[in-house]
Amino acid sequence: MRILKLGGNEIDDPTWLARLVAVIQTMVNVNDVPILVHGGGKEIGQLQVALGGEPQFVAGLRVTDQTALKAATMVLCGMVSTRLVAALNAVGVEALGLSGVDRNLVYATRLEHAAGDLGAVGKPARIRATVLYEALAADVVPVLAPLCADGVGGTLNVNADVFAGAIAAAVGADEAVFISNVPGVLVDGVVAPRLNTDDIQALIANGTISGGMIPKVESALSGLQAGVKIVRITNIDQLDAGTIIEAA
Ligand SMILES: Nc1ncnc2c1ncn2[C@@H]1O[C@H](COP(=O)(O)OP(=O)(O)O)[C@@H](O)[C@H]1O
Ligand SMILES: CC(=O)N[C@@H](CCC(=O)OP(=O)(O)O)C(=O)O
Repeated sequence: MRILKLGGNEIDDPTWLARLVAVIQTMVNVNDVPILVHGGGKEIGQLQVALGGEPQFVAGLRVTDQTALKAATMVLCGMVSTRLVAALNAVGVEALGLSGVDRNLVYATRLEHAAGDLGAVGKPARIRATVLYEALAADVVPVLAPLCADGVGGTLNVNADVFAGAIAAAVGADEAVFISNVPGVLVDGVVAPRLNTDDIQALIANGTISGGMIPKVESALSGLQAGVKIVRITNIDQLDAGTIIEAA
């Protein structure tokens, strides 16, 4: 089983989307039905600004006030999910858009961050993998938005990398591929072919890995610790290359 995490920087680019759809179609044709998890950070930021808010991040996580939560919900569960599902269905790949809220797929708790209060930011606490197995058994591609239920009727904004790592762990995925707008983790301007836990800690500490790359490498490591066999960070053009993350 394979999880593909789709970053939000290029998800509004028709050329990128066409490439993605071709990749998914090829997989489905050989009965290798992936689970897709998408972000949407760029478009959330744009909507947040249009609604009068101001995007703010701590270690790659969006500080989520009520305006940010509204923007995240509209972009993730509405615009991006619908765009992906429509593009896949149009080529005969049956896709089903779900967020963590649907069927209680992912219940999250509020994230307590060392840097302080991030607002309505969640971390996945319980995942109903059976909801995903049912879709896969019917050859339906789950298209997952990382908005989650808080268990008491509200919602929490979960970073899409964190969500993808948790889903990969919960379904016992063989492989998780983080598809971003960079060809891998860059160190001195060059893609690092392999990075382990110690490398990653050092690269975060010296600022080489920053911003949105932080939750990506941290989620990659937690996925590996939970049993995911291969984790890769790459872009849509070099799906078999990029940076392989190793636990040890
Ligand atoms: N060492 C690094 N190598 C590559 N990208 C990095 C690195 N450190 C920070 N980044 C930034 O992380 C971004 C990817 O994270 P993010 O914008 O959250 O993407 P996504 O939407 O794919 O999750 C890159 O576009 C780049 O600006
Ligand atoms: C808490 C948090 O950071 N949530 C993210 C969810 C979307 C996301 O992660 O999108 P990308 O994959 O494009 O970065 C956000 O609001 O931007």
